[in-house]
Amino acid sequence: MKRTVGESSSSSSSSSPQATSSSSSQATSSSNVSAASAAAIANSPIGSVEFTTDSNGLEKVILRGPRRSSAEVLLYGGQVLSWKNKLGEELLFVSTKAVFAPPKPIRGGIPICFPQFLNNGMIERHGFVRTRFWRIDLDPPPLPTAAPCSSYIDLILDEQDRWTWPHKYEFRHRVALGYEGELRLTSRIRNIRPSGKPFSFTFAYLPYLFVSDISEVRVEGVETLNYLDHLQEKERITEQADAITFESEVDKVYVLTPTKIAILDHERKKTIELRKDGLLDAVVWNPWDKKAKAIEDLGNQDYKKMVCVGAAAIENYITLKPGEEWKGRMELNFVPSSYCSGQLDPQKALLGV
Ligand SMILES: O=P(O)(O)OC[C@H]1O[C@H](O)[C@H](O)[C@@H](O)[C@@H]1O
Repeated sequence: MKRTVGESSSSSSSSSPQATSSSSSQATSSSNVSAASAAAIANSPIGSVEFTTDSNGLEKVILRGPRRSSAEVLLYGGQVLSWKNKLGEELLFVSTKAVFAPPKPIRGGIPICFPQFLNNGMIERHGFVRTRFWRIDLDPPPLPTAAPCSSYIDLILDEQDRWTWPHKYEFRHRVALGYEGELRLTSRIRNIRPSGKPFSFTFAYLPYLFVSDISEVRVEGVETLNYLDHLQEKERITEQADAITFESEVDKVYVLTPTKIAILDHERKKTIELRKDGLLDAVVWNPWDKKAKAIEDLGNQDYKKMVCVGAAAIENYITLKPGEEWKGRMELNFVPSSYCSGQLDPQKALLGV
């Protein structure tokens, strides 16, 4: 079975009318988007959404920013795989040995871990969402708090398979590109069994951020916090470093983190600012050289060019009673290199000052 974001998918490379009519404020007026009109949409002052199908029959969606901006987000089968800023620079990493053969998870972009993180549960590692087939959400309930954006797409996952996970859920996911090129992910999960038991889950966005040289990278905003060290059987440890740097394998889940975290890439003179809501924890991972060699779909040297820092809810399970909905949000923003440390004092960030 192929991975698709459309309810039906063609093997041609034309745009998907169905997807077009459902997914974007900019493209809704057209019932069928030819290559020419897709190009016209891409040039409009507001953003656009384009749909193509690759030679493997996997559907690609490209969210574009406003005219003259090169900001864009590429989704492959529903997973964000590429995010470019307004200068057209790539901010996400994809492994040089990534395998694009569903249901194998793609090593790169932004996989979603749900309803479990790693092997902390009864089902497959990191849960089933990263290997599933999203559909375009034709009728998403409004997202009243959503910030204005230049383009977006709504996806839904609601397959019930009692052997995999015996719960009735709806997972709605919006991917949006802001006017400044920021990438916003909003996930809404609902327990849709009218009378039944609550269910519990953990959740993580796992962005593979592209960096120029991992030894020149610093993560700010989690210093002095507690973390669960996955290299030491999840032992709870208090961070002593002023900022997180990388000199060996790191695999940590920081708990009760502030709403802002910064990833500074000195060599590339770039900072990614991560903002989050509804997700108290943060994953920080780099496999370093030995682990990288052991990971089949990761190139031996790839660890130098990536770091995973993502918003998560791992330490405490989220529980939904029938009818209840949970919402989590992560925004990634590219900020100028003048971004200076000290802005992310955890206390200030927690208090929102
Ligand atoms: O290899 P994967 O299943 O994709 O997991 C990749 C990584 O995900 C998270 O960052 C975990 O904390 C790591 O322990 C894990 O190695």
